[in-house]
Formats: sequence, structure tokens, C-alpha cells
Amino acid sequence: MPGIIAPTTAAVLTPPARGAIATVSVQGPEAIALADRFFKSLGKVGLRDAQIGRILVGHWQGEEEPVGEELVVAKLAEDLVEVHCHGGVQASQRILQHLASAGCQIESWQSRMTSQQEDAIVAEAKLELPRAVTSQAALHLLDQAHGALSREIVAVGNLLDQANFEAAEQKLDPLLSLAPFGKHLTQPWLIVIAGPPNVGKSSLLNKIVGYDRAIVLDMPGTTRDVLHATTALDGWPVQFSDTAGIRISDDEIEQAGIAKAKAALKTADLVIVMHDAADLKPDELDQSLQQLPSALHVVNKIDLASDLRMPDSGEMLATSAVTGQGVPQLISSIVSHLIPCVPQAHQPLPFTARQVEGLRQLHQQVQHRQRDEALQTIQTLLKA
Ligand SMILES: Nc1nc2c(ncn2[C@@H]2O[C@H](COP(=O)(O)OP(=O)(O)OP(=O)(O)O)[C@@H](O)[C@H]2O)c(=O)[nH]1
Ligand SMILES: [Mg+2]
Repeated sequence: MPGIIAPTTAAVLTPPARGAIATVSVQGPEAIALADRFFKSLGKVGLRDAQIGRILVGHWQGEEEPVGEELVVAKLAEDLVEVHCHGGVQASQRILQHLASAGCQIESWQSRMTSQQEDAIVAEAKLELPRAVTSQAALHLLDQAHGALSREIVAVGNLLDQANFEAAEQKLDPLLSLAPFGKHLTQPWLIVIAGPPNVGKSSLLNKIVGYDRAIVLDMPGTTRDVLHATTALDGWPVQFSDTAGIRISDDEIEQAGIAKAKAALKTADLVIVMHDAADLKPDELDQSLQQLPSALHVVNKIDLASDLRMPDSGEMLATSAVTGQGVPQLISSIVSHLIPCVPQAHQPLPFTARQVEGLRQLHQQVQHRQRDEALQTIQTLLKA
């Protein structure tokens, strides 16, 4: 029976956008031969004779083309070549066309990433890594790309082999408790700023993000639509939504804005409710604290209130969106509300809905002492 020969494939590894350099990876038994058809080295050594690890400068020239593009080729293995051409879409597409015309299969970077992995979780981490928007988030994903979660799940499997269900459960509990955190390695936490008109919601947003994202006016009802601004707090990705001041209004546009503000509250990971220090009504404050106990309550404009008396009940912060007083404390409070316990470096954690679903199922099976089913779930979780 003839052996199965792996095809030679090419994939663009860089994003299809403006950039200085684009990288085309050619992999498979014919990688060197295929690249060598189009690459003319400027030095004495060609691609076929170059040692592994050599980087060669030369021209990439299609068979019918009089002039080729000057570029760099790296011979990374006997079956792996990287072509570093000019950035943007056209230069890399031209190289792919040449390779395809010579019989090379073209694949996406995602399929290249996943086809190389033995383990589905490691593959998922590599796919999610480019979507990490802060370096803190990227570091945690990198840990999972290096196998932190996969190893932990394998360890659960080993415990199940020994019928040690209690220890397996103890390993699964912290993993599941980190599921809400893991989701935010690629999606920002959503924070909604709400409160009555004119209390300084837009001013606070501008102060936190550091530029004039929202219009600020001394006129109640200024913000109508929900405005978003993305930033990082302590290295964690967050998206703030500034909303229309909530009040009874006859204005149709304002009413629509208020309806949007109320809808935004439902999707928030954290709500900041603002109050005006210069117009503080103890009854309204108490009511607000009771109605939204999990929200962060902020009394703003403290620069205008000389004898401010804060209520005894509930957590309350004091800020001035004009002078910046209290804003660093507010930021610390936001971070500790969103991430009460920051995972340590190299800590295993799930970061996709598929993983969380699989871990929940596994947890139940372990609780019900269903060893065979649990081992099957582990296989599915890790299967590439
Ligand atoms: N002195 C002082 N003025 C503030 C402070 N925060 C906001 N203001 C002023 O209060 C007015 C209203 O501020 P905005 O940020 O537009 O208030 P808002 O809550 O977004 O108002 P709406 O969009 O109408 O709901 C503006 O004149 C701001 O300059 C503060 O901390 N101190
Ligand atoms: Mg506003």
C-alpha cells in the first residue's frame, strides 16, 4: 500500500492589513523545491544548499515576470521555509499565486495553527492570542498556549484513573471559578456609567480614558446615545459605556437614550452609579444603594461640596471629574470589583465557552463518580 505523503501547504501568517512585512510560511516535503522555483538568491548559496537556519536575500520571481521582488527567505527546516516579503495584501498574495500554480496547497493561518497542534486547548490558545488586547491578558493566554490548562486536565484524568474523585474535584473547582476571568482575556469587561443627568458621567469617562471621548455640557440631557470607550485598567481590558442621564423626560430622543441606558445596565459586568455631591439627597441615595447593591456608587463634584457628609451604609466613593480627586481610588475599586483575585503566572484557566462547557460537564461526572464518561469528556476536551 503506498504511504500517505503530507501535502505541501502555504499560509500567510501576518494579518491582511497595511504593514512593513508580510510572512508566507511554506511547509511540507516539497517546501524547499517549491520555494526554490521562484527564489533567486543574491549570494552564492541557493535555498537547496543553504544550511538550516540560514536567512537568504534574493528575488522572488514568477516564471513570466521580468523583475522579481527583493525579499528575505528563511530556511527553518528541511520541510519549512518562511518568505518575508513586503507588507500589505498584494505582495503576499502574489507569492501564494506562484506557489499555488506550482501545486502547493493554500491554507489559512488558523488552519496552519490548529493542524500543527496535538492538543485542542493549545490550538485554541494560539488562535485567541492575537485577540488579546493587553499584555497581561496575552501572558495568561501564552501560559495556556504552553499547556498549563491541558496539563491540569491530564492531571485530573490521572486522578480519575486512580479513582481519586475527591482530588479530581479539588482540581476542577478552581478552574471553573476562573471561567469568568478567562473569558475576559479576549473580551473587555463592560462597565456602564449611569445616574441622573448632569452629575458628571461623561466628564468621569473622559477623565478615566484621558481624552475628550464624550461631549460635556452644563446642560442636563447632553448625552443621548450610549458612548463606548475602550481602555486598560491595571493592564486589564475594559470598555466603558457612558449613558444618558436617567430622568422623566418628554423629549423623544432623550427617552430613546434613556431606554438604551437601561438596556446597557443589563449587559454590564459592573455598573457605576453617579450622584452629585452638590445636590445630594439622602433618601434618593439610600434608595439607589438598596436598588443596585452590587454597583459602585460614586459621589462626584466633591470639589463643589465643602461639608460633604457621606452615608454610613454601603460602599461609596467620592470623586471630582474636574480635579481628578478620588479617580485613582475609583480605578482601584473598579479593578478589585472585576477581578477580586488575580490569577498567578502560569495558572491554568479556561478561556473559551467550549472549555467551560466541557469542564462543567466533567465536574458533574466527577461528582457523580462516572469515571468512564469523565475520561471520555477529557479526551474530547483535549482532542485536536
Ligand atoms: N465642579 C465640577 N464640575 C463637574 C464635575 N463633573 C462634571 N462637572 C460639570 O458638570 C456639568 C455636567 O457634566 P457632564 O459630564 O456633561 O454630566 P453628565 O452626567 O454626562 O450629563 P448628561 O449627559 O446630561 O446626563 C459640566 O459642566 C461639567 O463640567 C466635577 O467633578 N466638578
Ligand atoms: Mg453625559
